[in-house]
Amino acid sequence: MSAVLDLQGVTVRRGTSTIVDTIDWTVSEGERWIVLGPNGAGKTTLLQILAARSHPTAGTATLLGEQLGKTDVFELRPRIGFSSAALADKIPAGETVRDVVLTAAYGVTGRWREEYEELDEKQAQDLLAAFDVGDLIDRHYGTLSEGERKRVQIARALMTDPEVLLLDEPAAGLDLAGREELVGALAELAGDPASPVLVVVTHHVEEIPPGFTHLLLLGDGHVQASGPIEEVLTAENLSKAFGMDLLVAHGGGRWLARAARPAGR
Ligand SMILES: Nc1ncnc2c1ncn2[C@@H]1O[C@H](COP(=O)(O)OP(=O)(O)OP(=O)(O)O)[C@@H](O)[C@H]1O
Repeated sequence: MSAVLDLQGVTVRRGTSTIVDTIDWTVSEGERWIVLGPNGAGKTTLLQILAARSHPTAGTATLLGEQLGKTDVFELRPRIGFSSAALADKIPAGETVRDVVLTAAYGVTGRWREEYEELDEKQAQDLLAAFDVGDLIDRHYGTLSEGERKRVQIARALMTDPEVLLLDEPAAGLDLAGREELVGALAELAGDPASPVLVVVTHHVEEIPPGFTHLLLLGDGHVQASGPIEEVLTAENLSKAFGMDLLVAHGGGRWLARAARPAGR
């Protein structure tokens, strides 16, 4: 299988701190990856590189066959769907849901004077319907619930028909039902062979959708373990990454984790 994303010795330094340290990681066609790790592990920093939004301080990042630093990132970015809290914050509250999705075709947030094709309009409608928010198309983005916003953000990230879809903590801030609905939507996406390569960042094993195939466990800027989920997601690996004795359970395609010794016992 050919490499879609390939990092070799990728290191990111900010000031005197090394945030991401000599990461080697290859993502191949058809794979669905979870990046899991505690707060401050370097997950968002790593995703910024995969999204061609930031360059490594050292090492090489080759995205869709193009090496960062030797390619025009403005041509590369539309091939990579990306959704993160920082990007979502830039969406104007008064924008209609239709325009939130449509403007992705131009890589902008906030509609100005662009003319959109009928085909774009149809694509936006279909994507919103696929994420069960089709009936919200005329609403202002600012009036949506957090769960609805997350699904609109994913529809937006898919608008350019990307070859890779990167989602940074898509379930953050959702209630239990919202999380479960999102996990279901991502499971459907993962199960569709026509979907792009998927990379989803999370803190919680409960948010891993069925159908995801691989896991990169990040701790303190380092890869703690990486490979097929069933091999990597062990109590030993998770305990090491989170610095706490943890138990892991698996059933029905889902994962659970909890402290081996609850506090106070
Ligand atoms: N521009 C910067 N300058 C200095 N330190 C930074 C910078 N950006 C990130 N960091 C630090 O790098 C570390 C990793 O940050 P990052 O946001 O990548 O982690 P994360 O795993 O996504 O964390 P979280 O789960 O809390 O979102 C953190 O300690 C953060 O404070």
